[in-house]
Amino acid sequence: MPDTAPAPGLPRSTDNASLRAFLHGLPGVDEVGARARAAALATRSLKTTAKAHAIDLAIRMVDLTTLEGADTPGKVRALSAKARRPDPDDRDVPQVAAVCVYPDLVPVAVDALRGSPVAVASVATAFPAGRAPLAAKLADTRQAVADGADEIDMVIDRGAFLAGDYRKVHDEIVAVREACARPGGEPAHLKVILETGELAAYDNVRRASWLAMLAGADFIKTSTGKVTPAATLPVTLIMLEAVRDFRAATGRQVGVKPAGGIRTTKDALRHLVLVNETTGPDWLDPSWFRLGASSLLNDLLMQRTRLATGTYPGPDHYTLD
Ligand SMILES: O=C[C@H](O)COP(=O)(O)O
Repeated sequence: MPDTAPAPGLPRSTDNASLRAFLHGLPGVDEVGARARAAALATRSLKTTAKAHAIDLAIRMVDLTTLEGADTPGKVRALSAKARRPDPDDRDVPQVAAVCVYPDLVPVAVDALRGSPVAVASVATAFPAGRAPLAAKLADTRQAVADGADEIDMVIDRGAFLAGDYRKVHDEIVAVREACARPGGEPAHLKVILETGELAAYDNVRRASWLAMLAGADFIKTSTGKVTPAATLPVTLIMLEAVRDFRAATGRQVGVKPAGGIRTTKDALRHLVLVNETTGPDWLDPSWFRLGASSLLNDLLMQRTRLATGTYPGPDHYTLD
């Protein structure tokens, strides 16, 4: 919790009873309405200039991700090269927001991205399950930050959340946030992964969003990419409503990162339409909205080329994501 006096309606204390009373006092999610709104977006389409603008914006919002046990330094270097210059034949294609890797590969990404504005993001806190003692999670985080990570993507303890131990989840986020400190510099940005596919109900997505923001999250992120369902439009909608309402209550703006399963330009653009209609344009910027994806970028590049030239590039034109 920030030191400032809580705005009316926010929990006065972070003991479990106060957090529970607050989180369970939030309005229930209209599940049918959320699904209907998401379905309605499927019928929307952007045309020409607006579409070209949206594709470039989506590219700038991508956290280009590889989170596999088989990741190698060579793969991270190749991904970083792609992040810096997504299309070697077209200098007008913007760079992505970040490259996202496991903590042990942070030094490789830092080295490969030196001198570029592309950030290095690292998952930490015993990603993806988060099942480790807090000391291990903090050591994981501190190491990634010491190695040069600009952003930390932590997972919440879903077991504690589902058991109603909100205090534990809250305090762990606060501790990880402290571990993001960099001597003499800005702290690494903290993205808090809710793993919405394990939260069982949309009401829990809303509660977990608020809990993470109350604990100091800079971003709230849907998923690890290791659990199905991952990023869905109804879940992103609920999280966007949460950051909008949180800013109205506290004055602090928090970003949103849907991640996992976003593979097509169509999906990406539907997310951007949702942002525009839910929070408004204040969030339509890579500082406030990201798309976590391992294999979306090529489709964005292909659709970009098609829009500009009328034809798709050949299947071998882009390196594999
Ligand atoms: O954080 C990002 C996700 O792990 C990426 O998931 P994806 O491989 O389904 O795109």
